[in-house]
Amino acid sequence: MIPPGHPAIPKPRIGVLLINLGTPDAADAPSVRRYLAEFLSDRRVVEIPPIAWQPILRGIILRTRPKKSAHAYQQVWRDDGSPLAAFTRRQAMALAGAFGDGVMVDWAMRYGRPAIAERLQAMKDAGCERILIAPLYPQYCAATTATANDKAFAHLATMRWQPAIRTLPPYHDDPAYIGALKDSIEASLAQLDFKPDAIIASFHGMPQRTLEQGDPYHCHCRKTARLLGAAMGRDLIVAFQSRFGRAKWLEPATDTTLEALPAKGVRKVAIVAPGFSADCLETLEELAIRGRESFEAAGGTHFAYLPCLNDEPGSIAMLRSILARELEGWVRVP
Ligand SMILES: C=CC1=C(C)c2cc3[nH]c(cc4nc(cc5[nH]c(cc1n2)c(C)c5CCC(=O)O)C(CCC(=O)O)=C4C)c(C)c3C=C
Ligand SMILES: [Fe+2]
Ligand SMILES: [Fe+2]
Repeated sequence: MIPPGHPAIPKPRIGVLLINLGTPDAADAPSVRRYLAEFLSDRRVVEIPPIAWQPILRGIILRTRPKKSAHAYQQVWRDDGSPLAAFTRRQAMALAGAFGDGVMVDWAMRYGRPAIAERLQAMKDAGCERILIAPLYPQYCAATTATANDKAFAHLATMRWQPAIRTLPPYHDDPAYIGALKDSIEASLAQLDFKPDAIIASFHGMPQRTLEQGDPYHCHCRKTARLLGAAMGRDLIVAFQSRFGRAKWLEPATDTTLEALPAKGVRKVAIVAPGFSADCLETLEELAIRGRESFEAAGGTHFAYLPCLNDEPGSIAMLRSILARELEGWVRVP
């Protein structure tokens, strides 16, 4: 009840929930173990029946990988925490107020914290009757987009009175996204003290089988690279990184591509990761640190990792435009 004489405080009626993958709470082995246990138990990510997979996960992977991964996280950890969480938080903060007073913007992670259920509930409790769930993956993938939406709907399933829901579609070919990438890459290239012989667009890999089963992820990645290359007026080399497990993954692999280029006369490269809306372990450690080491060990002379869109102004303007389109009819975005 608002006490008499006090002006009514307008409640936000619409929520926008930015979602990214998730990250450990700290760069130590126990935190990484907790995070990997949740992530790698998701059946959208590892599509092996639990009866066969859980013994491998608990008996081998969670005994060995956390220590190695924690060491990798330590190399990229920031004063404000994990890069992925820090940039996602900054994106949400930069978008607060972007859609008018009646729209609250928050962020959550599919694995770890802040949890999707907790932030969705906070929106509902704040009076949001309509919520846009926005997994920040430009390229649709069941292992990323779908599982984020699944998790949100699992929490909605516990509510008697649900808010109305929309979900952000993939934006891999959206002119605003391609334009933001082009501007960001060209600004980064202008800062370099060398001219790259080639630019590599490295996307997170997926098992090859998922392409054969109809996941559009591979096609979305190729289309992004084609449109980005056309916008920039030069061809990009497409590669897939972060291979996990024994199955065949999408090819070519980023690491083997980097190792093979110097022998083909390509000694100066720039590498960019257009599928990641924020820098994270996979870009800052796997590409910028280990990628550079393997390229230079193979005879490369010049290497530059170009940052993701993160919370730079062009990125926020792009996110604002794609999110505003999904809010159409709910709110008039100024
Ligand atoms: C951008 C899209 C992503 C897809 C597709 C994806 C699929 C996928 N990933 C793994 C295994 C791991 N990924 C890890 C980290 C990680 N993955 C993504 C994004 C995608 N993954 C991001 C943004 C991150 C970084 C998280 C961070 O904290 O910075 C890891 C953990 C790190 C490690 O131990 O190496 C694993 C494991 C699989 C199996 C998969 C699809 C089947
Ligand atoms: Fe991953
Ligand atoms: Fe990795």
